[in-house]
Amino acid sequence: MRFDVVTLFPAIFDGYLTQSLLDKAIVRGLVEIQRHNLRDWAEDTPHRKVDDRPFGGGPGMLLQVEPTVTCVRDVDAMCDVPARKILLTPQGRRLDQRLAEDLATSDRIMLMCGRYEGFDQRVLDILQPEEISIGDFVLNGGEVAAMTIIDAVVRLLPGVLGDEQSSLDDSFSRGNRMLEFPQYTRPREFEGHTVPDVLLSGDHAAIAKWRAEQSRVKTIDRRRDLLPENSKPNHEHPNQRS
Ligand SMILES: COc1ccc(Cn2ccc3ccc(-c4cc(N)[nH]n4)cc32)cc1
Repeated sequence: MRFDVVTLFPAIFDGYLTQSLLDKAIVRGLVEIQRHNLRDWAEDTPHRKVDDRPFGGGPGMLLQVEPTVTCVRDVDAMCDVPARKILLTPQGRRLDQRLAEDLATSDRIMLMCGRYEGFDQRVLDILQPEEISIGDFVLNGGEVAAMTIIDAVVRLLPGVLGDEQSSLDDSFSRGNRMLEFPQYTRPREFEGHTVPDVLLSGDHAAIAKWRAEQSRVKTIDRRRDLLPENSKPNHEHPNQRS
């Protein structure tokens, strides 16, 4: 899979791209991530301006339609595979595991990271990107949301996680809507806190039973909405592909 990230701050991704899981996936050719600085598409002005004040007044600045549309079209044309265009915004369809799994089926994804107050509306009207939010809180730009999407998607790609780390049993993965049971590792005791005896018993049936019960209790306590009897369809955002 290839990600193309359009951003005013490509350097934000430097540390992220060298973290082990992603770095290994890149080195192994399982994923490719290309960054594109929107400012490289500014009209030829000394300050490489790509933003301007909103018509009709109001706070802040908007990213202008001309450099953005030109940039996205040029980036899209950089490789034969057309990119699934995604615009990060507080107003988009909420990212969840189901959407991450759908995104992981794409061969190429372009992540459009805005800043300031976002993009001129004509960027959305012309390019028709899918709009995705990572939650009901306000970030200062799309880059953190883009990294969140990359993180959630790359771990789902075949071969990225070893078998022992499979994402198949994750909470939320592939319809699994239960929270994770408590996990323990060495030492067996720390400051008087011990490991549940069942986990040391070697009785795999009893361990599985205990873990299932722990997941159920935790899910009822914290996320009753995840239980099958309470699940609601995740209504897609109007401009989302099905
Ligand atoms: C209309 O209200 C606002 C519009 C933009 C902004 C700042 N901003 C600029 C680009 C950008 C991209 C994504 C996000 C974002 C995504 C999520 N889930 N939270 N925040 C925020 C973004 C603040 C508020």
